[in-house]
Parts: sequence; structure tokens; C-alpha cells
Amino acid sequence: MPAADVPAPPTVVAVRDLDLHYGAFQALTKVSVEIPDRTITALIGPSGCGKSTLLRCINRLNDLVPGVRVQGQVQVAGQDVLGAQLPVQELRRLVGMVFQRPNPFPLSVAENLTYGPRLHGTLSRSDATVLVEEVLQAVGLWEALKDRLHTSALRLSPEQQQRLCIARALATRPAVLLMDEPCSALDPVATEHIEALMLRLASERAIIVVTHNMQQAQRVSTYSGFMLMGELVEFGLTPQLFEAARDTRTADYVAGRFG
Ligand SMILES: Nc1ncnc2c1ncn2[C@@H]1O[C@H](COP(=O)(O)OP(=O)(O)OP(=O)(O)O)[C@@H](O)[C@H]1O
Repeated sequence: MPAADVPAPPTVVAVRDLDLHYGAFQALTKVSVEIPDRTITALIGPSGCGKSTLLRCINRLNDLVPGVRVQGQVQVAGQDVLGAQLPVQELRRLVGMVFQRPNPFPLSVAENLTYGPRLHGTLSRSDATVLVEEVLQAVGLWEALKDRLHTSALRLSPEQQQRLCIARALATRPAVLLMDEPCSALDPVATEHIEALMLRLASERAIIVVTHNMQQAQRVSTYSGFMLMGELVEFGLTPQLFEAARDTRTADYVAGRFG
């Protein structure tokens, strides 16, 4: 964990003056943040404050919502996300996403993992074999599943399904992994395993995790952002945000005085 006087790692996601409206409702207001590479950043705040909306701006998942309007700038690895230059398909390769409920495709374990890379280009049979082992190793599933690669992913336990979804997101070698409440459908033991996995994976790419769980944010993240009613109130090193917040609203929230 870097001390407050150690320079932050280079920025991998830069958000500047981001406004988002769902129809007439403004869900994000002038959000600016620089997310450091190769570390975990947690987004916290009360229900409805815009955490998931901000996350979904980073891979343009909000594009699918009718009536959505986005203004401002989002850059991932130096590339402009909201403009027309970066095709959405390439963006989705660069930015993986894991959701609250494990959502494997109704396909085999191996097909879940090769689906993305096949969509993004050609994947030879030998490359696919190497890739499947690599990403299953990365999420600690190789030993358990190496003889079940052609089993339906839907037959796995919830924890295995969530690990598989993380492996599927890793298969396109993203620079950033977005995780929206990735443990909320899991029991405490599975949650502990996924948190340990997140810490391992963050040595090679940035992870941005939305969580309602204050303990989880403190256990896994190096940086945290506190959001309230569409604004990013405070962003900084996690211990500082939890123990010496600059803004009284942050201090009140992390102390459990509201939300
Ligand atoms: N598709 C949508 N259409 C209209 N309003 C939406 C849509 N999605 C979210 N909102 C609204 O935008 C606001 C922010 O929602 P968002 O899901 O980003 O919050 P959140 O902080 O992630 O909440 P939670 O912690 O409950 O998941 C909320 O008021 C929500 O009702």
C-alpha cells in the first residue's frame, strides 16, 4: 500500500467533466477522476449515487439505454472512449467487465473463454488451448476444471461461475477490469476467495470495483472514490478516505452516519 507521499502509479482511465443524463434526470455531474494503473480502485457511496453509471461510462455500456446523454471526456489507455475513433468492440476488448450475478454464457467452459477473442479476431485451435489454460490458471480454476472444459458452464458452483466470468473478461487481455458488486451474490468464503483473486490480478491491470461493502473496499482497494448524488465528492488513498476524509460528507458516510 503506497504511503500518501509516494507518487501515484500512471493513470489508465481519465474521466474529465463527465455529465450523464437519463432523459431529464442527471445521474452524473462534472465527474473528474484519474484511475491509477495496476491497482484496485473502489467506488463507494449510497444506493443510487451513480457508481454503476460511472463504471458503465468506461466501457460505454450506457449507450444501450434509450434517452441517455453523455458529455465530457473518458480516456482509457490514452484513447478517447466517447468519440467515434475507438470502435465499441475494441473498447470492450480493452475494458473487461464482471457483473453482480455470475452470468456465464450457456456454453461450455472453454467456449465461454474463447468467445470474446474469437469475436475480436481469429483464434487458432492451438492458441485457444493455450489461452484457456492461461486464464483458468489466472483465476485458480485450472486444476478443478482441466478435465471439464467441455462441461456446460451453468453446471459450475456460483463461485466457480464468477471466477469463470472473471477469466472470460481476462481472455481479451484488457487493460482495465470493471467489477460491479462482484461478490454480492456469493457467500463469505467465496467472497474471500474472489477478493484474494482480485488482489492478485491487480498486479497486471487496473481493477475498478463498485462495492456497498465498506470492509471490502478497505480490504482490497488502494484508492477509493466516494460518490453522492451523481458527484464524486472525494477521491484518494483508501486509508486516508476512511480514516481522515477531507470532506465531512465522506467522513459521515464511512462512519455509517447515513446511507
Ligand atoms: N437506465 C436508467 N434509466 C433511468 N435512470 C437510471 C437508469 N439507470 C440508473 N438510473 C438512475 O440513475 C441513478 C444512479 O444509478 P446507479 O445505478 O448508477 O447508482 P448506484 O450508485 O450504482 O446504485 P446502487 O448502489 O443501488 O447500484 C439512480 O437514481 C438510478 O435510479
